[in-house]
Amino acid sequence: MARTEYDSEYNSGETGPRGSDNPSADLETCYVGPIRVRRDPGEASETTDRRLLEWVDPRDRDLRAERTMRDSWRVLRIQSEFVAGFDALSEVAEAVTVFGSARLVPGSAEFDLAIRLGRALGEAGYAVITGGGPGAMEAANRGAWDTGAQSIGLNIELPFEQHLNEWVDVGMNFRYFFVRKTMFVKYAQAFVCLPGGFGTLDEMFEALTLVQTKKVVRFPIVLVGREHWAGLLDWMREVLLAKGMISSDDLDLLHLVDEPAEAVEIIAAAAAGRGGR
Ligand SMILES: C/C(=C\CNc1ncnc2c1ncn2[C@@H]1O[C@H](COP(=O)(O)O)[C@@H](O)[C@H]1O)CO
Repeated sequence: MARTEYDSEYNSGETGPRGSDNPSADLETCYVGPIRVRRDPGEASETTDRRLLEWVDPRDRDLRAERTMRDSWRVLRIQSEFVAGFDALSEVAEAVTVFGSARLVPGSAEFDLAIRLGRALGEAGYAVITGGGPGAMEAANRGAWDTGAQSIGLNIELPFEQHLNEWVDVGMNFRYFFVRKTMFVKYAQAFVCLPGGFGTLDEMFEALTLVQTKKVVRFPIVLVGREHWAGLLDWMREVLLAKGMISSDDLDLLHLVDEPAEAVEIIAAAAAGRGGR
């Protein structure tokens, strides 16, 4: 049975669930939205997003009735997550959202690149927003933290152990993917993508389509790490552009650089072009 922080308030002073002196001994920590949960490793891998998106057979009248009731309540929970996010971030001034692999290892060249990016953005006066997790997120938050810039982590409930990295000074744990994604966009003036996998690609393409469809003002999307990204851009040119599925203007929405300083230069120039800083 998972134990939440609320449980431990009631159980204070007792030994751990399995009689251990250290109640956390064999438990892992994760977040269910804002609630910290300690549970047995491998237990309960169902997230709020998964429950929301679960298919229910509408021919089963009982299940359908239950889903309708649950979904109605869910709307209030989603609403409250938007409210909490807007409240937490309402004082963020100029900020850049950084995406990148959760799996970068401290000490690797790409982890160092992410630290340098966080520093360069912080030194230029930008708050840095990340997914608040490990790897590139931790590194970029750490770089920003080093400079005294605001270091923001927007974490997400996942089916395994999950916590905000220690370099975040404003942090939030979201239940809903799409609410968190709104925050990544709403509070940033630019996106920077470090090398990454599916999660990073998803975030990069979402940013790209929002700019392409003019859902957000044309702000720069900078891909850092030519070696990582060049193949994807070649494919876009050789396949998507050649087939007429994108236009050459669309390709101009992406900037490819190697150095954090180049990313900052592009972001600052775009802001100057919009009449801001
Ligand atoms: C897989 C691992 C940790 C997962 N923890 C994450 N915490 C917060 N945000 C995450 C996490 N994993 C992915 N993201 C988001 O996607 C992007 C990275 O995805 P990728 O597939 O690793 O490229 C990142 O920008 C986050 O917003 C390690 O144990």
